[in-house]
Amino acid sequence: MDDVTPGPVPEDPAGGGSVIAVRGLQILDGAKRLVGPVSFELAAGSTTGLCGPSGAGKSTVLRALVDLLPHGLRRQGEIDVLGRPVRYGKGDAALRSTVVLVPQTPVVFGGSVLENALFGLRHLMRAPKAELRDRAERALREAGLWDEVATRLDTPAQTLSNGQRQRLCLARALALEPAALLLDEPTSALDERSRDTVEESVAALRGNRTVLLVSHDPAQVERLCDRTVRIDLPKPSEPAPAGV
Ligand SMILES: Nc1ncnc2c1ncn2[C@@H]1O[C@H](COP(=O)(O)OP(=O)(O)OP(=O)(O)O)[C@@H](O)[C@H]1O
Repeated sequence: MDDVTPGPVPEDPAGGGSVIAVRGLQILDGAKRLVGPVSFELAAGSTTGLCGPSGAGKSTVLRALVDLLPHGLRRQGEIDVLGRPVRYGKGDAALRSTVVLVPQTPVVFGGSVLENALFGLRHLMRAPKAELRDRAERALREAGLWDEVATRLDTPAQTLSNGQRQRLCLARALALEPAALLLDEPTSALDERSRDTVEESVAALRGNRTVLLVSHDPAQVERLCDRTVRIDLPKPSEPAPAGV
């Protein structure tokens, strides 16, 4: 596993396409720098661990990538997705299904397992009705949940265990066929057994999906990731960035 410290975006050694390139990303609260600067690149099909001390900004970086920064915070720096600069804050609808965040706490809606798996497809992509069921099944299989829910697709998703809910959220994201999947501490709220099943699902994505995984657990990053990007707390002595 390679360690990558923040700095200039490195060349992709495999020569494959870059799915996300982040250059000099900083998150600011007024003149105060909360996060960064951080630079990294996600090569197609890679699984990258995003690590660093509590408060360094791992979750905020993920939220910045999907244009969901908390109100009042702003970004500086450049982010390219699939080779083109993202126009953040401009309601880039395509971004919602291209880079997809699975939050730390699974968000399960009131409907059935199937409705939950289909939520993004229905609302973000308006996929043709005839395709929906097949795409949901594919995604549930890819998330490692199909065998457990195949006979209960119409039952309320709220009846699933925590580990199953996390994999359902993974399936909902995978159904969109995203270019990049951002996973924020996907196992932090789970017991050991559920953690193992979620880890198996994430491990199965390796090589097929481009994944950025935030984790506190170095052993988990070692198990699941090809490389690591580390971010550190901004130094208090650093001058405020230019332009603020
Ligand atoms: N809405 C907000 N307003 C002001 N500051 C915020 C806001 N959200 C996050 N921050 C600050 O941004 C910094 C990064 O927070 P973030 O939650 O991204 O860190 P983290 O590395 O994910 O931490 P942890 O590992 O504890 O989850 C912290 O200093 C946090 O207090």
